[in-house]
Amino acid sequence: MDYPGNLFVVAAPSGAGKSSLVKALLELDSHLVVSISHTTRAPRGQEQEGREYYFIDDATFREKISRGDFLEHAEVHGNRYGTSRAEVEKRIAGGEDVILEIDYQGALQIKQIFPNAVLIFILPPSWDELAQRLTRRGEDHPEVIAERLKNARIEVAQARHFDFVIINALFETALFDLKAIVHSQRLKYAALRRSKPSVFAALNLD
Ligand SMILES: Nc1nc2c(ncn2[C@@H]2O[C@H](COP(=O)(O)OP(=O)(O)O)[C@@H](O)[C@H]2O)c(=O)[nH]1
Ligand SMILES: Nc1ncnc2c1ncn2[C@@H]1O[C@H](COP(=O)(O)OP(=O)(O)O)[C@@H](O)[C@H]1O
Repeated sequence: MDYPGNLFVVAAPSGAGKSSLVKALLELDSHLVVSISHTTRAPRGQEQEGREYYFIDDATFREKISRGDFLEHAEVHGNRYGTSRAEVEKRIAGGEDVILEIDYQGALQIKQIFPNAVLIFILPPSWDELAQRLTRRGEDHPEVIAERLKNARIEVAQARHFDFVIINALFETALFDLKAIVHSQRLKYAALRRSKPSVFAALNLD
């Protein structure tokens, strides 16, 4: 009997360390795949088409919305981002665990569609450290950084709607916490799947 995979959603203010944590988690966990989003943002220096994002223009993005290609989409820091419906649905149906690295607006849309999705919010240890990380990353112009820091206040206020909050002070500790959340979700469903079929059906999980 095949069971659908788990869905994990990781959101954070820009610079909190979300991409670094997800990348490290993926290297340790061969059962997890990340969904590559589409965006209208311009690629950064090291970014590659189809690796970090699919980079598309605004007209293509609008076309994809009208075709229903996105599971969710949102405008973030003045650019548009969307999650591919086909990719996520196919992988989950195939039993793979999928991780989405998206903003809080997208995360809340996903929770409506997949109530069992696990929503994880990553917080920086302080505002000062967040600003330093964005500057040290050295990828964005100062005005882009300023906008991201301004938006961070709004984003952080949404953390209470998430299932888990991780403070990314020490990287290895935050990674450990992330792994523990993924592991516990797997244990939860593994236990249910081993239980009697009637129990499983009553829980509406099949
Ligand atoms: N709603 C939504 N947000 C996304 C998606 N892909 C990326 N984002 C979010 O858009 C925001 C900006 O991402 P990005 O431009 O890569 O900047 P970064 O967060 O500073 O690395 C982040 O909060 C991402 O999580 C998506 O498919 N949907
Ligand atoms: N725990 C940490 N301590 C110090 N620097 C970190 C930590 N986590 C991430 N960083 C650094 O902070 C910067 C922003 O991280 P990144 O993963 O790009 O953030 P996000 O994807 O949330 O925008 C990167 O230069 C990264 O190497």
